[in-house]
Amino acid sequence: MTEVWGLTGGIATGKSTVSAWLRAAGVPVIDADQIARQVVAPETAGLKQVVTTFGADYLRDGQLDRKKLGQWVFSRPAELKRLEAITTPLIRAEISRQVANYRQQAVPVVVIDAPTLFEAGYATTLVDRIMVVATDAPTQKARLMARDNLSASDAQNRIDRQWPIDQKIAQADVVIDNGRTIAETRQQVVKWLDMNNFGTSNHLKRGDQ
Ligand SMILES: CC(C)(COP(=O)(O)OP(=O)(O)OC[C@H]1O[C@@H](n2cnc3c(N)ncnc32)[C@H](O)[C@@H]1O)[C@@H](O)C(=O)NCCC(=O)NCCS
Ligand SMILES: Nc1ncnc2c1ncn2[C@@H]1O[C@H](COP(=O)(O)OP(=O)(O)OP(=O)(O)O)[C@@H](O)[C@H]1O
Repeated sequence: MTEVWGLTGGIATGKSTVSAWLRAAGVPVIDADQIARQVVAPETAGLKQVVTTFGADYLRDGQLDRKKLGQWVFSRPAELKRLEAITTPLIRAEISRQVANYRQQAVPVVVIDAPTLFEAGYATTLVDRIMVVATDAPTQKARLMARDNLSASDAQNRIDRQWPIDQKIAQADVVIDNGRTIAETRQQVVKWLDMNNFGTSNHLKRGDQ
């Protein structure tokens, strides 16, 4: 029996930070952001649909100009919906395919790291349990602005495209508070691994990455 965990949170609350530790502990992680890139890679049907819908202006050397498309859709909810109508079914199909593979191998646990686990509806159909990585709102915004070099209003636009974190916390089986230091967050992840007998947490306890 494979237990499927969804790992989510808000943009820049620390999902990738946590999922890197899970991988290091030997837990398989399916990365929805990476799949979202694969489904619109050069010469895919996904990219063709995006270009048909948004125009060839969003292509650069045969690749999707993600920065430009992000600038367009994250400040326009209806445009983001048009993009998701193309990408969400493709992402869901690939996540499902990968989960089925892990089930076939009878791995005890697999984690789906997906920022839009709730918004895209994956939470209700694809996962057994949910982990939410959360921070307070000012910390989230500051980290997002610093990491992606965004203005306050661009950062807020991206935050506003997702469910409020409290709504996600209310539906979580486990909440990881990533509002303080990296070490404090890592301790919570180690505790979760140990409690569930998932993976090997010894190197995380020692503090190596
Ligand atoms: C608009 C796009 C091209 C911008 O690409 P870019 O490389 O700049 O950002 P990236 O994909 O790395 O996403 C960064 C973060 O934005 C947030 N985000 C991305 N897509 C969405 C979305 N549909 N709704 C809300 N937040 C989103 C997530 O927190 C994500 O981690 C890209 O985000 C995209 O194709 N989004 C639609 C696909 C999708 O829903 N992806 C989410 C994975 S499930
Ligand atoms: N506890 C922490 N203290 C300080 N900085 C942190 C902490 N946790 C994460 N960060 C930094 O905050 C930023 C956001 O973290 P991360 O990229 O893991 O978020 P994410 O939830 O995966 O984002 P996205 O939704 O865009 O995929 C990164 O620059 C990361 O290095």
